[in-house]
Amino acid sequence: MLRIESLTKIHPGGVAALTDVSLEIGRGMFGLLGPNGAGKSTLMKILTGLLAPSAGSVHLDDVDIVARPEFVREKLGYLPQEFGLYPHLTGRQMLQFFLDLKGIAGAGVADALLAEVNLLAVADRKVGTYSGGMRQRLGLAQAMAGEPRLVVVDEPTAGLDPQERQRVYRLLSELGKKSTVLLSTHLVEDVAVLCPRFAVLRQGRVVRVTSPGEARRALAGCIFEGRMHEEELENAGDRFTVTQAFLVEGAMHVRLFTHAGEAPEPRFQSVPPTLEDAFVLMMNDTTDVTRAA
Ligand SMILES: Nc1ncnc2c1ncn2[C@@H]1O[C@H](COP(=O)(O)OP(=O)(O)OP(=O)(O)O)[C@@H](O)[C@H]1O
Repeated sequence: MLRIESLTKIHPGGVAALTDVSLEIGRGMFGLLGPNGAGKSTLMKILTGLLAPSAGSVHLDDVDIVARPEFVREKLGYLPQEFGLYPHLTGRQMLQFFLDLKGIAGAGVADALLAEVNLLAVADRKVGTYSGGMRQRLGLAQAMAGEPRLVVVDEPTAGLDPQERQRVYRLLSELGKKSTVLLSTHLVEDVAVLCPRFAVLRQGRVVRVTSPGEARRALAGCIFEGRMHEEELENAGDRFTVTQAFLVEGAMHVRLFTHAGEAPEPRFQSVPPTLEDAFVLMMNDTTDVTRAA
């Protein structure tokens, strides 16, 4: 169990990146969803011992990991947002370098990991020639090394094409069967695909801890979709909240949430809520900030 209690981080200069964050995370995949600047990377850096909190505590299996960062380092796999590689090393040499840093010995370890992330065939190619997805999979290979108890992955699918994103999803979901995996992302899709539970962070605070199913069910009957002119949208006042606006054959359509659960106009149709609808509403609703888990 990973237990985060009343964690606060004030950066030099007075930016409150995290305020009173509390979370309890068991085995499996847990999502941290929030827009840029919400405080996700700050939280990840504290969990990995790279940054000290201003207040609060973090326990992994009842060990205080802020006081004993060496404990978590032994049990930790980390894929940071900016994952540096030496372009002139081959994939195998690069991975071996990470294994050496972690003190993981054994003849076949690197190749077994390369096979797991499907990079064995390109293990002798220089990593400078790898695609973004291949680099991310190499990053995951080093994060998985040594069967870590806790794996922290920061924006692992950013910039990947759909096929590579699916590959990374499959690897992460396998990893979640063995370890606690904390996945930080600003992409609702990552959470919808992978995370049975997730926390939404906004401006350094936990807005909600929920599951994709729960978040969608809470909006049942309240989401409508239809065509709308831009002037109508501008004059709508607070009758509804738009969760998405998009063009269909050049005409603007919107998805919207109505508090009363009634279509704003007969031409609007009730549609099943998506996690994207729920996320947009959580980001809009200032009252939710008080509903920290
Ligand atoms: N070293 C630092 N010094 C001062 N302020 C910082 C520092 N690191 C982060 N911040 C600020 O803290 C807040 C949270 O940043 P953080 O990087 O944790 O957010 P994030 O959710 O990970 O966003 P992103 O996805 O853009 O990295 C932001 O306002 C950011 O500008």
